[in-house]
Amino acid sequence: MTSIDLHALTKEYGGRRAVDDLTVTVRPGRVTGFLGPNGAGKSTTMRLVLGLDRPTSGTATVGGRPYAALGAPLRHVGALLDAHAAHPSRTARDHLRILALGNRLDARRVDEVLAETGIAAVAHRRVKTYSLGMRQRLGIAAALLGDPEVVMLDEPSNGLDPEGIVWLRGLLRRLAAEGRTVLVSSHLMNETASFADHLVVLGRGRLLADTPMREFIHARVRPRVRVRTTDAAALGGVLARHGHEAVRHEDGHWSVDDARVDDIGRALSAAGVPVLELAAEEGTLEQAYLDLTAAATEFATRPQEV
Ligand SMILES: Nc1ncnc2c1ncn2[C@@H]1O[C@H](COP(=O)(O)OP(=O)(O)OP(=O)(O)O)[C@@H](O)[C@H]1O
Repeated sequence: MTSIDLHALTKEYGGRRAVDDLTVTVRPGRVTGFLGPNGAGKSTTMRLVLGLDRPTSGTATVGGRPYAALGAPLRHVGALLDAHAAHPSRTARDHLRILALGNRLDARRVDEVLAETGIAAVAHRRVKTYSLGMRQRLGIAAALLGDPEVVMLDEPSNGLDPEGIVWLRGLLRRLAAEGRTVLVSSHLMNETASFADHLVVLGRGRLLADTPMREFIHARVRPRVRVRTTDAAALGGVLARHGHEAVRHEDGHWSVDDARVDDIGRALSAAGVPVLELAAEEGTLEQAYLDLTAAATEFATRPQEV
């Protein structure tokens, strides 16, 4: 099993640190979501893993070896960094054939990955006629060509339609279930929450979090109960008597912070308050993420000082 290991990884561009002393292990068998505000250093980190850039200091290795030292690297690491990497006047099939030939990969893989990424029917078309979503699928096909143990995708859902996003989610889950190491950067929180088991979050090149996704959310978002009733006065009274601070919303539902459905349900039932709806509101990844990265956002809009 192959991990990606970053150790004290640092990259400076003109004295500015794009990646700053990053130590992380990305493990096999799960999908790791790679998050961070614009300019946080996600793409640079991926480029360093692929040996496309040299670290200023520290190391990035795959299965204990630097990318450059891997024999037949596409068999070990498949990556999508840029959906526009394929030559525009080549057909998708030719693009993959040339990659397979140049990397001594089995030519049969070309048709397999075309089928797997849903572009077999358009594989004879030149890449310049492709939509962004089709280019993303082709980039993913190229990443999978060598049947690699490690898959790194930079913003793969860019340009995918809803059906494509569902397909991508299934693909990522399957790759992880097969025991591969899957690292996926994204700006879309709902998306990331739907496929990632684990999160690595960067802010200004530094590691802000390296935790299972559930823990990431639970540690940052307070539990909240949502409730609706036909008797607002009775509900407000019961909640107040039990020491809960409740907020009534315009559409008539109430939310109770720091509460559990079991407690609220029992209290309302004991008092005979009619309940139309009672639910635990799950904290979202977006809430937790914004809370964590607020201080580390490079391009945040700040209120103007007056
Ligand atoms: N080749 C380069 N030369 C100079 N600066 C660079 C270079 N590549 C990246 N940077 C800088 O390094 C920082 C990190 O950029 P990077 O693209 O890795 O961030 P990112 O997290 O991938 O951002 P985004 O979410 O916007 O894609 C940015 O400040 C960027 O301007």
